Amino acid sequence: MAPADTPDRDRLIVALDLPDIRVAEAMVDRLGDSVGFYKIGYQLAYAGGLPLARALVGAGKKVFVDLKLHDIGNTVARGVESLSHLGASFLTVHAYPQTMKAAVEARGSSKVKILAVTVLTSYDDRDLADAGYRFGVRDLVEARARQAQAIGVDGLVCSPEEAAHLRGIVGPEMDLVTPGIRPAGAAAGDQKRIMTPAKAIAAGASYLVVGRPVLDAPDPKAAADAIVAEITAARGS
Ligand SMILES: O=C(O)c1cc(=O)[nH]c(=O)n1[C@@H]1O[C@H](COP(=O)(O)O)[C@@H](O)[C@H]1O
Repeated sequence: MAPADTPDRDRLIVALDLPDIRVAEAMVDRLGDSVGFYKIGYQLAYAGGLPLARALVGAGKKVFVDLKLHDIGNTVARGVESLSHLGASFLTVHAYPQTMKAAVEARGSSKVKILAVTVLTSYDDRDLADAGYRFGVRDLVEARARQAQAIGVDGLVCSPEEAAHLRGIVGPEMDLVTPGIRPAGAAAGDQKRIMTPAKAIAAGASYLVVGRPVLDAPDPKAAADAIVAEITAARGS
């Protein structure tokens, strides 16, 4: 679970899904003190974004490195070792038992928390059937959450739709990190399992991951402030 004294501002994680470091740095400048936690995922990491992770940490921001690792155990372990030097707070792997075990062992005593991605928020039951799974979203998320907890994973990435159910299963300790966040009226895009910031927090999410509703807003700083205000209202703080 996020420490109780986590500022509401740091419960919003803005996904820097942007094409290059220059554009990402401009967005970070624009968001200023409104955002304290950033996610670097495929788009920016593959465009040279990992040094930016280190720079953001140096500037006092928290960083989530979202590379959703999944490979043979040895390769995952070596990847986690390399990434653990960035100073990031979170690192994602897909929620497969071999992968999760390798990542948890390899993180050792570094401060990075391993998050297991349960079922992507762009998937529904039909997408899982198309991919060959016999479980629907709710059952697969639950099964993976139980495996992740047994393996010692620090937190779960899930949609806010599963947050309340998972809280009841994994208890208060694990971080529940929820993408699929859409303020009222925002376009869903490719997300299929979505909720508003306030509802996600009320459902038990520890952190909200938000990309396009902030990045594409006419005023990204105002959009981030509005989400943090919703978080504050929902937490009653
Ligand atoms: O691991 C993630 O962060 C993630 C998992 C998931 O199931 N769904 C999901 O959308 N994400 C990420 O969360 C962000 C959501 O972005 P927006 O849909 O633009 O708010 C993207 O960077 C996704 O890669």
